[in-house]
Amino acid sequence: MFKFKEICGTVDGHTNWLYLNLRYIMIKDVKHIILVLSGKGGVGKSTVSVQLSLSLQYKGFKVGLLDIDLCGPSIPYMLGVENKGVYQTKEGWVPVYVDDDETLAVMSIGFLTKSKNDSIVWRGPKKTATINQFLTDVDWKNIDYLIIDTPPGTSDEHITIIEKMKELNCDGAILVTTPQELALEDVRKEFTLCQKTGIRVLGLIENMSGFICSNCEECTNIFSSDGGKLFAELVSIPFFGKIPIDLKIGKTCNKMESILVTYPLSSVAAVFNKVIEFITKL
Ligand SMILES: Nc1ncnc2c1ncn2[C@@H]1O[C@H](COP(=O)(O)OP(=O)(O)OP(=O)(O)O)[C@@H](O)[C@H]1O
Ligand code: SF4
Repeated sequence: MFKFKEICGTVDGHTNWLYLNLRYIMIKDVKHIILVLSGKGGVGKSTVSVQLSLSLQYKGFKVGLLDIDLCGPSIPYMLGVENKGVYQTKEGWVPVYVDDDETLAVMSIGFLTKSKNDSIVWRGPKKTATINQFLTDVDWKNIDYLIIDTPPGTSDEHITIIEKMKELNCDGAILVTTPQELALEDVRKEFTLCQKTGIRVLGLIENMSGFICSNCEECTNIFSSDGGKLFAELVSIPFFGKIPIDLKIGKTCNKMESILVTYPLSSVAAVFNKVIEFITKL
C-alpha cells in the first residue's frame, strides 16, 4: 500500500534493541525534545505544535517537527506540504524541509502513505515499532528543538512514546486543553500519566477559549472559560495563556508563518512568546 515496508525491513514488531540503541545516538544529538500532549482529540495539539515550531524557527532556532499521530496525521496538510515525500540515505530518513534554508524539518506518516485518504489500521505493536523508527531513523541533523505532536489519549503507543522520552531526556510536555470540563477531565489523565512516568509538565495552554469575531475582534466566550487556567493553578504548573478560536490561526499555519510575524501584538502571539521564553531557559 505504501513505502513503509522499506523502513520496516530492519526493525519490525520484534524490536532489534541493539540496532535501536545505536540509532538513538542520532536523536540524542537533538538538543531539546518537547512533547505536545492533550487528553482529548481536536483540541488544537497540532495547531500548537505547528505554531510553536514556526515561532521557534522565526526566533532563529533549527527545528524538527515530528508528527506521531499515525491514524490522523494532520501536520503535512496544516503546513501545506502534504504532496512532498521523504527519502532515505545511508544517514537515515531525510525529513521534509518547509523552507530553502532547511531550518524547519517535518516528519509524519502522512509523507509515507500514497494518498491522504489512505487509512492506517494497525494493532498496537506495529504502531509502537513505527514510532520507535521515527525516533531512531530520521536524520534531523543538528536541530535545536524537536517538537513532537502526539495522538490524543493514553493508549498503548502513547505510553510507549512517553517512556521513550524518558530515556531520551526529553525536556518535558506542554499540555493543550479546551476550557470545557470534558476536555479537562482528559488532560487531568494526561497530567497523571506524565507524573507516573516522570515526564516534566512544562505548562498548559488553554485553546479555543472564546471566539474572536473576524469583523470586530470582539472575543465571545461561547463555552466556559478559564478551565485550563484553574487546572494549571490547582496542580501548580505554569499557565502559558488562552488562545481564542480565531480564523487567522489556521491561515497563518497554512502560509507557514509564525503568529509572531503575522500578528505580533495579538493575545495568541503573547502565548507563544511566553512558551518560548520558558523553554529557552531550560
Ligand atoms: N485557536 C484556534 N482557532 C481556530 N481554529 C483552530 C484553533 N485551534 C485549532 N483550530 C482548528 O481546529 C481543528 C483541530 O485542531 P488540531 O488539528 O490542531 O487539533 P488536534 O488536537 O491536533 O486534533 P487531533 O486530535 O485530531 O490530532 C483544525 O482544523 C485547526 O485548524
Ligand atoms: S460586533 Fe458582534 S455581530 Fe458584529 S461582527 Fe462583531 S461579533 Fe459579529
